Amino acid sequence: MEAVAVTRTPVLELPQHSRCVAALLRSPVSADSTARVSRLGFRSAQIWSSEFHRSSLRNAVPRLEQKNFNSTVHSSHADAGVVTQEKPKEVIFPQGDSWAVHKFGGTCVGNTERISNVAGIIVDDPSLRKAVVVSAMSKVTDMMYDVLDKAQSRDDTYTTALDLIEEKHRSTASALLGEGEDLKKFLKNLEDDILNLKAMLRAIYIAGHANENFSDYVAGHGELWSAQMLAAAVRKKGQSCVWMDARKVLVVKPTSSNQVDPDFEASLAKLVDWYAETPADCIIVTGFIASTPDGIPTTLKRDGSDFSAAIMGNLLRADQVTIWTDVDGVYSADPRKVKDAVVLSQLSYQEAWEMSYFGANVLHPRTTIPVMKYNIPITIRNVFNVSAPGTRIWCSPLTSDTCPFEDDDEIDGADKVVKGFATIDHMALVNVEGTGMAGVPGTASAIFETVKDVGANVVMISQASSEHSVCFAVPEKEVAAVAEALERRFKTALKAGRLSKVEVVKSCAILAAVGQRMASTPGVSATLFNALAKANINVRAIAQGCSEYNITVVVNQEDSIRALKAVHSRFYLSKTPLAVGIIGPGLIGRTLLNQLRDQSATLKEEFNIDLRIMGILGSKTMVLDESRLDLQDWQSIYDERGVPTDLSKFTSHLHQNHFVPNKVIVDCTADAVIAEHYLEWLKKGIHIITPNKKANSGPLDQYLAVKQMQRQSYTHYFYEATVGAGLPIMSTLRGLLETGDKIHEVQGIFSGTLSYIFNNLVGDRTFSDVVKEAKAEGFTEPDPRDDLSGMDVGRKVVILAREAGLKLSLDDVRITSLVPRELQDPNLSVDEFMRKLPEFDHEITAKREAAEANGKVLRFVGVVDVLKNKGAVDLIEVEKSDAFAQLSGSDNIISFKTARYQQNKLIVRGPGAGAEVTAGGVFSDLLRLSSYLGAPS
Ligand SMILES: NC(=O)C1=CN([C@@H]2O[C@H](COP(=O)(O)OP(=O)(O)OC[C@H]3O[C@@H](n4cnc5c(N)ncnc54)[C@H](OP(=O)(O)O)[C@@H]3O)[C@@H](O)[C@H]2O)C=CC1
Ligand SMILES: N[C@@H](CC=O)C(=O)O
Ligand code: NA
Repeated sequence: MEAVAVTRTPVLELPQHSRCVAALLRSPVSADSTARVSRLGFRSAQIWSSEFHRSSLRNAVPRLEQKNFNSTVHSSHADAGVVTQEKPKEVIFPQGDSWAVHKFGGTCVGNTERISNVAGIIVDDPSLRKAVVVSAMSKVTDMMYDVLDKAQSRDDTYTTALDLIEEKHRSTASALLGEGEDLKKFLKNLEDDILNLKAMLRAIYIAGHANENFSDYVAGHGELWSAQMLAAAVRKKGQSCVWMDARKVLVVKPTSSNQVDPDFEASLAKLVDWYAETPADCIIVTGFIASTPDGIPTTLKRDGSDFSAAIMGNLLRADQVTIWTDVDGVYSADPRKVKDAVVLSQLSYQEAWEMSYFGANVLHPRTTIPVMKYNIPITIRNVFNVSAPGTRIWCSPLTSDTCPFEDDDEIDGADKVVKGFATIDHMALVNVEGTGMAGVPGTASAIFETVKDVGANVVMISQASSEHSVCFAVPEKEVAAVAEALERRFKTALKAGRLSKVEVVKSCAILAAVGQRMASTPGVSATLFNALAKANINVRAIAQGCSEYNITVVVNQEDSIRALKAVHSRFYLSKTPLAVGIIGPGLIGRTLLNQLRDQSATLKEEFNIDLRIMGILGSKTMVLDESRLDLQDWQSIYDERGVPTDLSKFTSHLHQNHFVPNKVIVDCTADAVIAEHYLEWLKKGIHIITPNKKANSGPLDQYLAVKQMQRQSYTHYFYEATVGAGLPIMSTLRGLLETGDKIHEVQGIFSGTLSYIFNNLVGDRTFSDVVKEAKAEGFTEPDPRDDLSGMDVGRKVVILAREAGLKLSLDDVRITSLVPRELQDPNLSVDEFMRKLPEFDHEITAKREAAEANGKVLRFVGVVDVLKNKGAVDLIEVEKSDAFAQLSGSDNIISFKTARYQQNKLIVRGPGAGAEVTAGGVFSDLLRLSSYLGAPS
């Protein structure tokens, strides 16, 4: 504790109202209006009784009591009921001795109940000493400015507007304080203030003008009243407490940039004097207001009350400063944009600056300066949720030699490499380019001088070391003026070709990642850009300062929120969220939904994957949800909440969702029309997963366009289940190709249905019976004729052939059909087909018997002959000893003959149809996508 002994001095004397009006209109007021102030350095002094002080005050300013003096003479120590003492006693100003500074903003004291709540928080704080900075009740400062505007513009309603303000405080105080001395005193002060204000506003009305001093003086009354009410409310809760008119203590000097610099020395001297008069342990201090060195009332401008609190923290050498607001602390990203944003437990002062610069709801950087000097922590807390610990903003050993910590690790929450993310919307990029810039000193200076001259604010600058271009971001509303000024300034250079262009890119947004550990951690920017790339977001410009507290990128405005979410989830969340839209809740779709339901908790907890089903669309009905459908109940939600299907609505719901950057459509239909949308979805950055074979076996140009778009757009398109259902066929083929093997031939039984049929067509079983069973088992296509016609196998042959690099289409594949000619009419319904099929059983029976006569069995086989660029689908007879004859159930068997696997082929075998295995294949594609998008492996 630094002890400063003080002497009693007369209080600050401010002019009486008539003088005040004249002085303020004239301003500045003479420095004589301040009374004598004792300076630091008194080692010993005396304080006299308050009784004595009051009489001394009367003597010092005799005229004040005769006339109606303004509010500034309300005696705060009188409010506190300081005990009268006969003998002078020495007062030690307890600087640095367990002071806790609090600041409550306008919303915290917005009504009676809230003021009482704040009083409770103050009383509950066990700190030895408390200085509590308070703003005006919410909206009151604006109301004061409104009154002022009305008076200036000679609008007679200014008096009624002032009456409203008076009534607001009168009723609040009455409800808060009940009957008693404190209420009487407050109402008397309020009445005096209003009288003074009316006189002043009348003068303004007549003059039709008020200067800044006058505005500041009028506007600051809200704080005078809230401080008095809060002090009385604390006293009502049983703790002695006084209020302080900060204009008597805080001295600030105006600067050219509409800001003020605190004069700490002068303020401390005044504080010491004030304390000598009012040695209280609980002081409610008016926020926002102060005085100039000449004693003119002024304000601390924007975020003034936070600044008042930080200055008080400095003057008192407080242990801590707590800024109470209506949020739980500083979030890792704007929670209105990123639902998963979390409250940060800790930020360094520098990180807080960066976050606040980029629009986060933190302190204004200037607020931290007074407390940084003494490494005083500032904590942001929620007045409506006192159990939340808030965010502590403090020094860091990485940036301060005087920080009491040796290592960042000692500070809880300091170990995050990237603390938070923020965006600034509606920016524009300006790119000044030309060969004449390289190596010419002064170009950058000329550019930015020009920008300064039009008063535009440069938010980010980037220049490549080739010096051929300088790129910078300005608010979009300022860019036209900037571009015009640059074109004027560089007219000659542009004409001569030394500069090639002044280019403007509108509709941009800035995204910043903040964290001081980024400086010492390799790979942070790689991760950031990777997250952006995976979310299919184009980066237009990049800047990273040498301090590396932040990395800034410019993206298209339309991508702003998605970009924020993408990087936030990549760095901040342990889980990788993926927005999923499912089309086709038929057999495979609903089995997938059930598998997702059963596995989602495990995925989240053990694999950090968060799959959110945002919509389900069937041929007639769809259901959408803003954040996720409850999988436990998806079927009844779909049945009960379903609305008519609208594919484009479904797609934009998924695409434009504001919570999850990565989206995937899972197409579980067999519809070629749905497949036609893949290109458009990939273009939008939506990933696609499907067991639907139509896209990859449909028109060749459509397939090639989809594949090309997928690569170009950095989106993913997975279709493992199109061949062999859940069996790893596509991935095996890709693995062979990617590692440089050469595929010679792929041959196999690719149809689960036809495998099942021929595995079970034994004894006296009929073809139609076994088809019926295969259908019931869920092996067949929605229309079993697609299987029996060989079309399904033909499609698989085409899919494999194309994957192997052939440009094959269905028409190029020779396909044997098992559908009796008479039943090939496309108008025949599935039911009718199934009903009539038994009539033709004899056809297959004949073929089977012929094979048996040869000691063989029938198998439906597909072949991709890569070397001959051919594909075929045939019903063939195979030896009973052949591997193809050894299958059971819906088994598929696929053999790859390659450069590496010549003698012994690579064989994959297992069930190749059925709801569970197919949905499982689709599910594993989803997980593959999650891991591509950054889920930990
Ligand atoms: N069964 C299997 O073993 C395997 C199947 N597959 C493939 O899985 C896919 C699904 O098969 P399966 O579940 O058996 O088929 P189903 O007939 O049971 O389900 C198809 C679903 O798609 C929906 N649908 C159809 N057209 C549209 C459209 N235009 N818009 C929206 N929804 C539509 C249907 O809607 P609604 O509900 O309104 O009728 C139905 O929900 C097929 O492509 C199939 O080839 C792949 C490998 C194995
Ligand atoms: N109907 C198909 C299902 C898988 O693609 C089959 O029987 O194999
Ligand atoms: Na497969």
